[in-house]
Amino acid sequence: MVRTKIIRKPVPPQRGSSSPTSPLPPHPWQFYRCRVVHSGTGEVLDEGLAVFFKGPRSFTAEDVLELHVHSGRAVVSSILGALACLPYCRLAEPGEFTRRAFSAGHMDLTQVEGIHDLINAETESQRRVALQATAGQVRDWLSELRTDIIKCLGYVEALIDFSEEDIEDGILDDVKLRTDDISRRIREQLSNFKRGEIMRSGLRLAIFGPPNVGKSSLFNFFAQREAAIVTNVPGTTRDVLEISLEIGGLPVVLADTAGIRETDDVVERIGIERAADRIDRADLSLCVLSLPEVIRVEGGVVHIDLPKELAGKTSFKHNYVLFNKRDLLPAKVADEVVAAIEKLEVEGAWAISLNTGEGTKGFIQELETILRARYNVMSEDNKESQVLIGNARHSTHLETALEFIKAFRDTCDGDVMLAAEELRYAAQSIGKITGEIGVEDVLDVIFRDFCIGK
Ligand SMILES: Nc1nc2c(ncn2[C@@H]2O[C@H](COP(=O)(O)OP(=O)(O)OP(=O)(O)O)[C@@H](O)[C@H]2O)c(=O)[nH]1
Ligand SMILES: [K+]
Ligand SMILES: [Mg+2]
Repeated sequence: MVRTKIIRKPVPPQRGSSSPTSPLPPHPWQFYRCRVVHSGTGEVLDEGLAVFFKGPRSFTAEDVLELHVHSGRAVVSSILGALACLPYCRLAEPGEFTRRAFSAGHMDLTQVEGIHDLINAETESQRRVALQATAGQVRDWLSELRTDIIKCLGYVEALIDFSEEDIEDGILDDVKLRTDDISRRIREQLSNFKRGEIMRSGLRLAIFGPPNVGKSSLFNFFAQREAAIVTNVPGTTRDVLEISLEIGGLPVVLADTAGIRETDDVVERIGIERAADRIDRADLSLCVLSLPEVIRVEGGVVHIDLPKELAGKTSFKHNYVLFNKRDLLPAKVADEVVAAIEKLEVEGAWAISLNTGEGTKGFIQELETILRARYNVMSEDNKESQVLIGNARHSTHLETALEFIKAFRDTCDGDVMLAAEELRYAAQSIGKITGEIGVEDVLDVIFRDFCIGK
């Protein structure tokens, strides 16, 4: 079955004509079995059901007639053709029903976006987050947040308007506490959003390091197949290679990159630029180093030299460091090397050998534990219970609001008047999410990729 909703523009009153004799509108909110007849030729096009929604208790707040007809292409096109013959009847634009509902004040922007996200939801968690938005939970959360900011603004304005002696002590301290709480609530949602994004699209983990240290060997170890070419020639990997896998229940997009060094080889240089770009865009980076190249024994003590940067190409922005080729170490320094690694100020560092497999099991187990803790991987039951924000536009405005509140906190002990402005901007940023402010700028963008009939 296919539902066809009819948008009827208001018909201008015709002088002298009596009220129409048409049986419509029938009782609202009741299904009627009906025959769909071409108004010009009288031809029966289909049999179906009709239901009349009387405004304002309809989705768009206008009178709406819904026809439920058979979904065959010929049936639908003949009915649409017949409808097109009626004066003031036309096909709805993509998202037009939702847009009308929005204009009538039946929903705010977050609900509109919720409908869009619901239609496009591909995973269970996307569906859940979108459904909360359509139900107005995001709107309610934001409106409470905005009210709280405006309340703070009210107190600050009172400080400005009245002389010190008329105002109770500690008002500003109270406002500071309140704004801290507001910031905390926003940060919590932003981090939930980030976690949600990672659950949706995968954590981007980039392997990088100097040439020939075993990056591609590590990539293949994760992939459990010969996904990347491994040779003893430095500069083997050029393009960025990617595989999707799970680490500790977390979807991960793992990238292998070209070894970073100064080079005259044009192709290799392009590969290195790509590597640097990929490392910049990664959520986390894992630097691979070759143990024999980074250890230095001085007076019988083992030192490990971590590079500051790699060939001036990329800062050594590592989250984790994997010291490979442990098998090449003389047995007598192995224990001291492990001790030296433990002393490094790095979130995670391991000494392994991809050739012999030594240390790899512990490495994987610890990496899983670290990632699970970092991204707060929870059980299925409560995974999404706290997540409200599933939309990048919302998170952008929330980040802006957070910055304004921070600016308020940084300045409120000085010029209160200027600080108050920051709170006003923060409230406006929240208002932009729900569409109370600056709505015209975003409407076309939001409705652009809505489907027809919604
Ligand atoms: N002895 C030893 N050799 C290893 C180990 N891991 C990798 N290799 C060898 O090191 C060489 C380089 O390995 P790759 O995986 O190609 O290194 P890469 O870092 O991807 O190199 P590029 O792509 O050229 O930057 C190969 O000959 C590997 O077999 C290890 O743990 N021990
Ligand atoms: K190599
Ligand atoms: Mg490689």
